[in-house]
Amino acid sequence: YGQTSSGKTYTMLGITEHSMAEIYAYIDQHPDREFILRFSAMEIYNEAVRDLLSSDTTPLRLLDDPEKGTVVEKLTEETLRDKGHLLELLAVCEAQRQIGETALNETSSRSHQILRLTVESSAKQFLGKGNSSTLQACVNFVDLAGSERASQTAASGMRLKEGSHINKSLLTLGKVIRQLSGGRNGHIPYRDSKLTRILQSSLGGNARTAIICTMSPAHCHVEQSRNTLLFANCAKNVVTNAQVNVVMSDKALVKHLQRELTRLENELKFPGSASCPTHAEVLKEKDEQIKKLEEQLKELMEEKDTVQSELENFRKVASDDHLNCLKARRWDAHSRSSESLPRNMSEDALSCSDTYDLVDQDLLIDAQPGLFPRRPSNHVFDSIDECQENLVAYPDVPDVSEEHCKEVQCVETNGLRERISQESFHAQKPETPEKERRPMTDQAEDCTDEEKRGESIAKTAENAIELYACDSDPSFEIEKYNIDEEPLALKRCVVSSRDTVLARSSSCKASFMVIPNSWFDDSTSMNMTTPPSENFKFPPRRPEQVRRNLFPEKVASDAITDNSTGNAEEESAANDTSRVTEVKQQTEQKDASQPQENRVQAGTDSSTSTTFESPSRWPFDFPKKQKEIIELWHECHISIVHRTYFFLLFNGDHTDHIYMEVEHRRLSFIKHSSIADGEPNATVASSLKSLRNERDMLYRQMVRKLSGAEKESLYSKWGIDRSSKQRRLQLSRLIWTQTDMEHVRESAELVSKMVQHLERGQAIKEMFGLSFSLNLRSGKSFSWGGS
Ligand SMILES: Nc1ncnc2c1ncn2[C@@H]1O[C@H](COP(=O)(O)OP(=O)(O)OP(=O)(O)O)[C@@H](O)[C@H]1O
Repeated sequence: YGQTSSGKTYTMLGITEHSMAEIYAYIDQHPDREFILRFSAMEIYNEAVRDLLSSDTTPLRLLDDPEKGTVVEKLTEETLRDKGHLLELLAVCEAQRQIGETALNETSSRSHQILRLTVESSAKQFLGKGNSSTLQACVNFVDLAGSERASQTAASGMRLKEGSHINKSLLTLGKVIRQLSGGRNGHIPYRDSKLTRILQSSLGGNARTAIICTMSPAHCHVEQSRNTLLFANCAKNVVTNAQVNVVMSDKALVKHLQRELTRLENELKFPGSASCPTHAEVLKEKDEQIKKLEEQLKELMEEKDTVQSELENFRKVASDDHLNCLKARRWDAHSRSSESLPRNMSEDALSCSDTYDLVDQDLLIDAQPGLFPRRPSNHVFDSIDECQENLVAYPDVPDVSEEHCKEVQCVETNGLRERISQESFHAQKPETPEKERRPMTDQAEDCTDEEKRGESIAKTAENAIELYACDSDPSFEIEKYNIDEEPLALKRCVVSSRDTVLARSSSCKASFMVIPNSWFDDSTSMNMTTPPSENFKFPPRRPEQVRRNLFPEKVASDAITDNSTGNAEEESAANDTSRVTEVKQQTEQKDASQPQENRVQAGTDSSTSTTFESPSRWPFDFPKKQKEIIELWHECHISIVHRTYFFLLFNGDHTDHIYMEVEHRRLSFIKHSSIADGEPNATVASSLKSLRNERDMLYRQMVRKLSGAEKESLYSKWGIDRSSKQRRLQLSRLIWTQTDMEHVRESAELVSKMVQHLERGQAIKEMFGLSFSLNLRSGKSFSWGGS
């Protein structure tokens, strides 16, 4: 390898001749072996392979032989007779080779020349006996064309084309050598040139390879010399794997194959024979392991069955125990309440375990539909009869809207509590006068009938009112049996209401449960949402004034009954509950006599109009009702945060009617309860204290929530002298102290700035314990008693 005119041809001629001489010298030294020498010669000129021993210049094809590698098709191979024969052939090759004159070399080789000498040797003693083996090798003497620069060789035309091919093939050779020197990783581009393809086995296969690099000492060729040295440096790193090639004779090969066949047949015939003892041992060991594993598996399966059966027994026992426990609790609660209701009923009703029982009972009903036919969740359970009704199979009730289900679902817990208490009353008092029980049974029947008629907005509203009445009614229930226990009874009532709120919060996932009243002393507050039970003095029964407000017609009727029986209180208490039933009955009669579309307008003409305002009148009634509520807030010292909530949320929509009716009733109830004895009781004091705390909270909030300018503006608006001391405190003491609408509006606005959570929306309305999604169609009115 080297640049043009650096002496490659001159060198290779000498190498070839000397090698041949050495080979022949070796042959002469080994008379015991028979040598056969075959000679072939080719050149690669312009990427075409030519046979140098043939006058035919037709390019030869390269074939891929699986055993021999790349083979030049139809290449003449001469068997050398002697050394002189070789010299003749070398002369022929030299004459055939493409030589051209360039500026650098008069006899420049324009092709790559490969002289191949194949040597086969066999031991003479085995020749002709059929079992001889032959050693075979070949040696390639390669004289490369020299790399050249056109500028230096002044090549043009044919010479330039030759030089281009020469450089291209040398470049590929350089790539192959570089790749091989890198450890044979990746693709080696042997096939990119004829030269590398023919010399593939010599460069990276079963061969020993020597490369002679030639360089010109001329200073002008320093760059070429440098490239030659780089090539040589790479070539030094190429590692080949030379092996002795033994060629067996056919007879020797057959004999060898017969021996191998006999051995394999023996192995097949005697697999357990001594020829492969290790296999037998391994198989035996594996069999033992399989046997052990099968035994272990069997044991494990037995254990699993045992544990499973135990688990099932345990579950069964636990399930039975759970049922028994629930039943026991339920009946225990009944008996306890029945036995001790006059003294301790409310304590039990208030206990956490009671709630737990109820929850469990709900679960039990869910799990045992056959035992406790569950009523659809779209109804409010709030009376004794509904509990009884629940114990018989329900008829199919058409589903009421899902919204209603959500609304009422939470209230059911409260209803269940009521039912249990009521059941115990009946169990304890079988002699309860028929006139006290009868209306409630009627009510249950009415409810069932109404359910059968399906969804009804007015029904929902009515239930809401009933619910409220239920929350208020325990006083009357208690006084029928033990008038001395009213405080506890009210506690029960109050907690029922609170539970309702909690349950709703849980189901509706509302975030407003940090209601303002709980910010202060919850345990001493008498405020509407969570009034304390312990400090709440409660009158023996619902005040007559409240009843009059709620049911004026009935009160008038009761007055007549009072004169006749002399037992006005008991009668009116029973009639309080039956009043709703009467309204229903009246409504049903009206409903039956009117077409459906007329029913929608029935509220104006019904007796219910005395209790429930028609939505059509609501815009006119709202201000009056609002005013009354504001005055009641003031009189009852209701939480100013609650007032703010309520005032801002309920602003006259027809759906607000229910809330305002409930609020009005509650306030009336609280007002008359607190002064029932003719003078304010301790609860009033606690409410006032709670209000003071609330004002202190607002006083503190003003620092955080109001800027200096806002405060100054407020001082002037509220008539507080800017130079006076404790202006903030003065302002907090003025809020919600008047009942005129302007004052109320400004108070609500100011408090809403101080207090978070004042977001308008349906969810916040639920904090009042009732939320009815009246899915009214636009343009249609409805009647409270219409359904
Ligand atoms: N060692 C040497 N002693 C004397 N003369 C030499 C020697 N090497 C080369 N020459 C002469 O140099 C000239 C070029 O040599 P040669 O043709 O071998 O170069 P080359 O590398 O084969 O060139 P090209 O690549 O162009 O074929 C020839 O005339 C040759 O006789």
